[in-house]
Amino acid sequence: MTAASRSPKDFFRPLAVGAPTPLREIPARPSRAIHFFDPSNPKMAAKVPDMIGTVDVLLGNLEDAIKADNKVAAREGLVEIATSTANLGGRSGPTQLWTRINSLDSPWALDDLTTLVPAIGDKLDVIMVPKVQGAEDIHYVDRLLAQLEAKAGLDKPILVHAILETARGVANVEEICGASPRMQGLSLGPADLAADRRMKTTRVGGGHPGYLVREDPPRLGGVANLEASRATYQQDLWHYTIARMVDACAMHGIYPYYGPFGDIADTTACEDQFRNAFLLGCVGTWSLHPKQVAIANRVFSPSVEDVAHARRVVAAMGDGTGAVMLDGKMEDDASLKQCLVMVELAEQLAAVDPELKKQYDAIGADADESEA
Ligand SMILES: CC(C)(COP(=O)(O)OP(=O)(O)OC[C@H]1O[C@@H](n2cnc3c(N)ncnc32)[C@H](O)[C@@H]1OP(=O)(O)O)[C@@H](O)C(=O)NCCC(=O)NCCSC(=O)C[C@](C)(O)C(=O)O
Ligand SMILES: [Mg+2]
Repeated sequence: MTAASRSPKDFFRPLAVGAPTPLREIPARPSRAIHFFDPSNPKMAAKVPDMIGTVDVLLGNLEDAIKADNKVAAREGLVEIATSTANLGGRSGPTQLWTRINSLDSPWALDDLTTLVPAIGDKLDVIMVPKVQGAEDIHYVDRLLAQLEAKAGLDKPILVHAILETARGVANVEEICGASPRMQGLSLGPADLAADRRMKTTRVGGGHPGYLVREDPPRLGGVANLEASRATYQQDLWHYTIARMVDACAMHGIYPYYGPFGDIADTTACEDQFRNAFLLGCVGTWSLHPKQVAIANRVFSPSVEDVAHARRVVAAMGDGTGAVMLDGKMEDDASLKQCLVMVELAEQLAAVDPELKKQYDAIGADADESEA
């Protein structure tokens, strides 16, 4: 089942009379860090207003990590924060507002949607749906959101983001991405996914020292010396899943994200894991603690060096066809496209991040000076 489960002519029709028309393209809004907070936790909630403008997305979490007794308080807390905080969400402003609702089989998901859409549907940019198994989960949310949007008189559709955290979800990743024009992106849910797959890691994201490859033994006179010490290289447990997500998202014009890194204290390994995801094609990640925001913002913004190089290639390639030599390397139509990915991302980020804009603009000034 894919987008073709609705005929192409019907795919972009609203699913309820009076619901807003679905978007044809999902806007590429900066979302380097999706920062999770518990709206029922007064200390965390108090930090939200000061984070606006410093983080691309604030996400009021209603699902796992919120105690069962606090589910209603979290939902109500999110409504309160969204209505009382200026410049948060609503398709404009520096910081988007997302939520993660409870899973569709839980006692809370229906009330999450029927409460949030009428109350703050105009502020909510994206609803993250956990434990998505297949297109049927997205179809359910899609129709219900259309009905609620129509009833609330909303003029813009709320987008949907799925977390891949079951083996079935991973197996169905393409149909999930193509299940609705609301689909904005995917995140990895490494903890639930590890449990569902019966993987043997108990960490929330990140690597594992046991998952490695070992160098071949040295050979003496053709005989392997199995006593010699040999280097080992830790491998990335999540490479396969992230790579599948990146392809499925790119194919459907939506955006892949890493997910949570639970070892808050290990900022170095966190940065490495985020960077792997960035290099593979992800546009952002989650932040669980304020100190992970800066890591995500740094990693998911192209470096000044990369942007400078990309701009030089674009300039050297003229009309974009043919091949040229730059610093001893061949550049052509295809490497130009890689560079345009970098340049376009830099422009999008510079539009929301004044500090980054200064750094990227300084490259232009340097290049002008060296040409003068
Ligand atoms: C890890 C915890 C318990 C450490 O919380 P702490 O209070 O012990 O940490 P701290 O270092 O002492 O905190 C310093 C200050 O920052 C505040 N603070 C701390 N965190 C935040 C935050 N996120 N946003 C805003 N403020 C925050 C905290 O309240 C404190 O405020 P204070 O200075 O006034 O005392 C805490 O950071 C936390 O609860 N973070 C969010 C956890 C979360 O959302 N988990 C769910 C997502 S991961 C997941 O679900 C898996 C997945 C995808 O489903 C799957 O793989 O299957
Ligand atoms: Mg989970």
